[in-house]
Amino acid sequence: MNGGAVSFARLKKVILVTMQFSRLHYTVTVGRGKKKDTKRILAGVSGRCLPGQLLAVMGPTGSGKTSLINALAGRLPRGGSLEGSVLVNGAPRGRGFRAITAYVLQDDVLFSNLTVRETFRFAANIRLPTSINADTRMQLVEDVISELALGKAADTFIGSPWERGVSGGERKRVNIGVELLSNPSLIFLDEPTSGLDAFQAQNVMEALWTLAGNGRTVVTTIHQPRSSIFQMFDQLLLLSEGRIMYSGEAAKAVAYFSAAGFKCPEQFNPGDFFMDVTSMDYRTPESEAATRRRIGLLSDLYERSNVETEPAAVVIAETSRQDMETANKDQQFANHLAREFSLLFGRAWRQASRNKMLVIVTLAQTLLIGLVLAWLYSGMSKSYAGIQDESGILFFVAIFTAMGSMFGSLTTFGLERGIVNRERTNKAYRVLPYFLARFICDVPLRVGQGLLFGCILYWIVGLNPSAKAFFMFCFLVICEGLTGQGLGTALSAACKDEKVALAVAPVITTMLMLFGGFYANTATIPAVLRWIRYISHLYWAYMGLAVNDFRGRDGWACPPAVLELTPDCTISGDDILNQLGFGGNHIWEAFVGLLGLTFGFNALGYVFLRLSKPKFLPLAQTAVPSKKSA
Ligand SMILES: Nc1ncnc2c1ncn2[C@@H]1O[C@H](COP(=O)(O)OP(=O)(O)OP(=O)(O)O)[C@@H](O)[C@H]1O
Repeated sequence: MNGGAVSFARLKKVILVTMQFSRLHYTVTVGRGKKKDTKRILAGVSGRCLPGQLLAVMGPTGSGKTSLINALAGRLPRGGSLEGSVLVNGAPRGRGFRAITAYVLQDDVLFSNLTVRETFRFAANIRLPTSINADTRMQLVEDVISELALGKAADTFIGSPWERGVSGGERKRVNIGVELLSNPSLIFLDEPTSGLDAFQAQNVMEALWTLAGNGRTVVTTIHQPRSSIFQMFDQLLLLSEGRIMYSGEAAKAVAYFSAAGFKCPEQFNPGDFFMDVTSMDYRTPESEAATRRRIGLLSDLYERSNVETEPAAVVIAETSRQDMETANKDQQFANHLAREFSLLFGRAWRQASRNKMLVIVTLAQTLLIGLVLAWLYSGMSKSYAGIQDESGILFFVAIFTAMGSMFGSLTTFGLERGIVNRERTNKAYRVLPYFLARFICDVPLRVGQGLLFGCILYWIVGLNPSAKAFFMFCFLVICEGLTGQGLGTALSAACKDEKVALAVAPVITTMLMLFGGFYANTATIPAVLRWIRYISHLYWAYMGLAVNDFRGRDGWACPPAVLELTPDCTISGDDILNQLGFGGNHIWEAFVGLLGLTFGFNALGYVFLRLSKPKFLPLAQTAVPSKKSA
């Protein structure tokens, strides 16, 4: 790895960030009813991270590392209480904090159908301001690829649990690279080396160390670093049971423990030693009590010895304060709306058009259902029973289209939600361009589905034999597909859990089906409930399909009993429409209804998505203790 090769120097200089945190207390409520209890996760944690330095947060599993890094990044989930003080360049975190921060989770989600290079290019384009020219951005992408040793995988798809893509380690490095491409001043990483082999772990940490060397502030949790990695740490914060065991210069940690009576053997990895000393041993009641005493002792010792991390002890350059104030006032998004749309559309199109499985499944099910219907109804006659068959098939077409499009949208949107929420939290783009891009990308699939369905079914079954009626049929199916897609998106955006959305969807469709005009004639529905049909796309689609099919046609046989008396008796298409309750309707009404609902459902989805922006636990900022009081 060629340390320092990333051409960030070409970009705007980073802000020198000093982060001081003091007496952070984080508690959550656990259990229910009488078993409800308060769990303390962070117990008065203090420390600091300085520009150009790498702070490692270490500790045994469950010691509170992730909670601490989330608290510092302002990303603790709601439902708990966080108190203490967090200062960035001497002031509480402001509006610009997220824009200058990168936050890399252990398992971030990525778009599966994009290659590594495409993923990086999107990140560079959406996060960097337009003042940085395209060549510089692309050079930056190539630098990040080489710096994170991703050259071999650069053109490999990210992949998903169903489609093999990059390896777990490569994926982790892609996550880091995506965040680096925003040219952050402050970087938080949660276990960036977990799941990597020793060589790759070393590479990743070297890259972070280099970034810190370039003036950035890097905070990372790490489980058990090897010696060569431990030596890269400037600052070390050692946690156990949410309490500080040590906080200060990493190079002084061994001497500190030694003075406390815990001597690290020669040639022993300090990282391993600290884990041994600070881990709880739950194997027997005796070992648990002994380790608890030791942790209590180390915690008390730290409390008594520490004054260094109190905020008053850190001097912050005036320029850094001003830079942060400017960042807090800066505009929040790197690109204007039109460019956001174009970038998001490019990504959505790649993701959708390469999702062969979705395209194949959608078209295959359309083909299958179309063929089965064509086979079943190919002998449809103009007998009295044929009226039932013909209106039945039209309603079935409406149901199938509504269901297929809604469930398709539910699943794809559910998968993207995590990525979109993360990107929105990072202030990468606004919701509207994302929403529009996604909607437009779905249109070709709906058009393809509508045309395929029409071509297979229409002529074999023998619906209204005019070319105009055929195209109207396809167009109605396409419009209904778009409405169903909108409903699926709205449901998915409204329900945080995909499983809840999948459970609610059939109930809503069944309700809308009941008011679709086939099972219950519009005229027989109680007046107070009749309005519901107007929000049923099945109603509009069925009405449109029926008017398109029956209007102006003639020659259906009357009921057998009537035929016995008057053998020439026939029923006209308009009589059938009257019977169905659509006598006074026109096709244009169906189009207006469907397009209105498409807009309405999508507008609802947009609002739900905007409202579902992840909300984090606020910090109850306590007064910063002065040096005297410490
Ligand atoms: N919201 C929560 N509700 C209940 N318990 C929680 C919550 N968040 C964290 N905890 C608990 O707090 C403790 C610290 O969790 P945290 O994830 O911060 O530890 P960690 O040191 O990062 O662990 P690991 O190394 O295993 O990732 C754990 O026991 C965890 O189960």
